[in-house]
Amino acid sequence: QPLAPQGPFDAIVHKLSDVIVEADEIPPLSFTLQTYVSTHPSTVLLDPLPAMTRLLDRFASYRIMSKLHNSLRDWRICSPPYLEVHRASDLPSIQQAVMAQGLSFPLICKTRVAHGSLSHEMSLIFSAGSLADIHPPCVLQSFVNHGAVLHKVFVVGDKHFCVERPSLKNFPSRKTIFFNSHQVSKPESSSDLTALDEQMPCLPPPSSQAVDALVRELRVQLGMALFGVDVIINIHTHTLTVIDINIFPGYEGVPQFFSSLLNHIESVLDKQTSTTSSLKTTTGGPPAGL
Ligand SMILES: Nc1ncnc2c1ncn2[C@@H]1O[C@H](COP(=O)(O)OP(=O)(O)OP(=O)(O)O)[C@@H](O)[C@H]1O
Ligand SMILES: O=P(O)(O)O[C@H]1[C@H](O)[C@@H](O)[C@H](OP(=O)(O)O)[C@@H](OP(=O)(O)O)[C@H]1O
Ligand SMILES: [Mg+2]
Repeated sequence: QPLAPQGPFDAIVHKLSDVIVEADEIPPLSFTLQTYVSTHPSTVLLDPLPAMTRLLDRFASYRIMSKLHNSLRDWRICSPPYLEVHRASDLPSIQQAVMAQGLSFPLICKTRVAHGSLSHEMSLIFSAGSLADIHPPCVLQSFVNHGAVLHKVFVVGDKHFCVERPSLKNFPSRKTIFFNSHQVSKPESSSDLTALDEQMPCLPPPSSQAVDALVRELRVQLGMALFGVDVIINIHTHTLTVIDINIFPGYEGVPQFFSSLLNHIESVLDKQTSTTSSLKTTTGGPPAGL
């Protein structure tokens, strides 16, 4: 349905990531929405499409992650080293690129496309010979041993919430493991890939000040306020390690989600109203249309 007759809208909250990735309608829904917002500048789109679209590409989001250790130096926050593999090429060149980048095995291979049903198929690669198992375009990211605990940080406006989830355990070297990430890190996930068989030392959760700093930095870097960050703690160094960023995630396990979303929408609309009224005072009103 065309949007204009359904309006006017003060704000539109969307989860268009899957629709964009799997778009088959013409014109794409994202185009229809962007056109509506361009012709109705007082409507706020949460989150803005260009910022959100950037995160559909792991090449782009992992570049942002890799700069965090610089901007957040005081907090000892980092992300694992990784390699972008743009296209299929012969095994020796991929092996050489892995070595040149200083990556250590095991490596997690993730699709370049970060969202949508096909983006969660991953593999854990244990040796240079097994690099033949990858399907570019993809990223190869060093596996960090973290005691099989994932900390999902869910951001809603100026609030954020941390939820613990199961996560991949450490494996001795073996043949490539192919898995779907939703098998391992959903609240209900129960998998051999996450069940710890030896007694692991219990790691402290990430420091709340470090997580505050991380979220503050990412809000600015991403230009978004509805996103998730997946964090693990390196069992050897205790470094807070960012492994993934997600667009408008499920917020499962965050009971305050809807009230926080409402507060965020209200605060965005209040800002919008005060910007419009200060524009009217300084310019004597909006410019006349043709
Ligand atoms: N570098 C890493 N080191 C150790 N474990 C990792 C690493 N990267 C990913 N994992 C494990 O693999 C799982 C899936 O990774 P990732 O979050 O990138 O996938 P995803 O498909 O984007 O999942 P989601 O939709 O929940 O974000 C993580 O929850 C974690 O258990
Ligand atoms: O299916 P895609 O478009 O890739 O998006 C997923 C995100 O990547 C995940 O982060 C969400 O899971 P979490 O809410 O567990 O982070 C996941 O949440 P959901 O399973 O609750 O919908 C999705 O939002
Ligand atoms: Mg993700």
